[in-house]
Amino acid sequence: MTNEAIIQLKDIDVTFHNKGQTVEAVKKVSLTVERGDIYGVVGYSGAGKSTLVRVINRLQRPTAGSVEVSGQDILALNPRELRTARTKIGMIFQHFNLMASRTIADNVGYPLKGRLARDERKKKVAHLLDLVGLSEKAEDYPAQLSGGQKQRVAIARALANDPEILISDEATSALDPKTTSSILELLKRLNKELDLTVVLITHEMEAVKEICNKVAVMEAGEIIERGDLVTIFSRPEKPLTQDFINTATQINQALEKIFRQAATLNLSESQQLVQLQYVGASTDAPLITELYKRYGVVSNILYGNVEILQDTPLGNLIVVMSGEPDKLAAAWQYCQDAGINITHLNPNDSEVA
Ligand SMILES: Nc1ncnc2c1ncn2[C@@H]1O[C@H](COP(=O)(O)OP(=O)(O)OP(=O)(O)O)[C@@H](O)[C@H]1O
Repeated sequence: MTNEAIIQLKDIDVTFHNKGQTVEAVKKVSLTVERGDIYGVVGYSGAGKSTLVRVINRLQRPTAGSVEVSGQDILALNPRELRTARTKIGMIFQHFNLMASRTIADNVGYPLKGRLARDERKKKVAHLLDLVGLSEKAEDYPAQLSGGQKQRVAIARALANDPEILISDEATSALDPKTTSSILELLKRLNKELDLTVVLITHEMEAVKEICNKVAVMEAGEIIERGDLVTIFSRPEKPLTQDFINTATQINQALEKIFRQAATLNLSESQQLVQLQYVGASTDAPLITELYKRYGVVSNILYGNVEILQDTPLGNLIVVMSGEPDKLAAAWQYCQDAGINITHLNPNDSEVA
């Protein structure tokens, strides 16, 4: 993969003025997406994700800042140049936006009208439908398809002009988990096969976890944390990022149960409830053994989970560590020195649950 920047947003502000009210939807955001990235932008509703990505193809003109896409200054383009630039930036949305009265083939071929002769268009549509696995649905109408199939049609249509970039704005939010996975897998395949750069906006870190190589977390118009996926998942710095990750790795659900247990609510002074996060091949067993051998610290595992992110194992353990206070401190230091992210969990802290 090359490190060529394909999208460069610099110091973007987007401010809306509505009925005497001012909303700073995006505040001083800079973002670089490299060719071949699947870049996740995650945040809760209202964080400013949609507004930020709409700046990429100038569906939203920023109040301040600069936008460069594939080496072009998007803000300097005239309307004709902008139309051409936009054909290289496909978009898909939560509500597929298909034309109900046209067949699947006509929906997919619509962006090619006036660009390709009829025969060529037919060929191209057949190829696009094949790419998304819907060849046999060409003559059906949108109403005859499932949500997942409709999104595949929308993806095929977004690819009609051979874009370099695909922006996915909550494209899987209306789909069930299994269908979501199959759409995400399709995006990943298109990323590889077509060298398609993907910007994936979502409020679900699960989606990011499945296919993204990089992620930015947005809150109140700002990117509060960003980085490559494995680093962010193993060493999140902001509580919001940790919270998204804990939901994606099912740890929040586990914590809810753990926090209700009497044993964790009544820890003695020689006990600590901690979360350990670690990357790579190091497994839990040697660590636990090591803590006992070196410091006599006993670790009782309450929950364990290993995820494979970008071919890298990422472990998560919730344990009660027991030992003399100075030994616990030494064990804590040992974990940190070994590159393990160790966090103290407080059962009385309702925020985590
Ligand atoms: N055209 C507009 N006029 C006024 N305010 C707007 C406009 N578009 C967005 N906003 C406001 O900007 C803020 C960010 O909205 P945005 O849609 O970008 O967030 P989001 O993170 O994508 O959330 P969601 O997933 O709910 O769309 C919100 O407070 C929203 O109300």
